[in-house]
Amino acid sequence: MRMLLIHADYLEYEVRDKALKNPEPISDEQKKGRLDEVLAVFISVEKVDEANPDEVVEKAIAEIEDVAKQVKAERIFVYPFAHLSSELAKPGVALEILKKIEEKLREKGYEVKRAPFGYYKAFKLSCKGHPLAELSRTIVPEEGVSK
Ligand SMILES: Nc1ncnc2c1ncn2[C@@H]1O[C@H](CO)[C@@H](NC(=O)[C@@H](N)CO)[C@H]1O
Repeated sequence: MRMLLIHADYLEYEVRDKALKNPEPISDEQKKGRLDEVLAVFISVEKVDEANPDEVVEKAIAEIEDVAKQVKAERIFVYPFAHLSSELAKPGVALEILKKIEEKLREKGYEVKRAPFGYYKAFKLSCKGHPLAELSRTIVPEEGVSK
């Protein structure tokens, strides 16, 4: 899994077209979204993650929470983003992993939104620009580490 974490004044998106034949079904309300004072987490789920999705979810939560505490962010935007890797996981696996990340962050008390999966989306992002405002993380399950 590849993550780009941006501490932002706001992130807002608007769904445009389908990017998959069968994108995630969404309500009219989910066609637009915005969070202010947010840690935006752009995530590419990778093929190697398919070996142990639960482990990857746990590691992703730990990394995201570590950054959220450092930048004192209480809101997190989980954003499916297929552009951080050339070894993408299958959409079905990727969506399940992203949903679990969203659920577990909410269980930890964060205000969480997740952008819709399988769509082209317009978005606006206002990066805060401080030294910890732009970070990246790479996560692999143990089985995925080359021997
Ligand atoms: N392995 C994966 N990890 C994360 N997201 C993934 C994915 N496989 C499919 N998607 C979703 O389907 C859209 C088309 O690839 C993706 N759309 C996007 O990445 C938008 N920024 C438009 O390009 C994304 O919603």
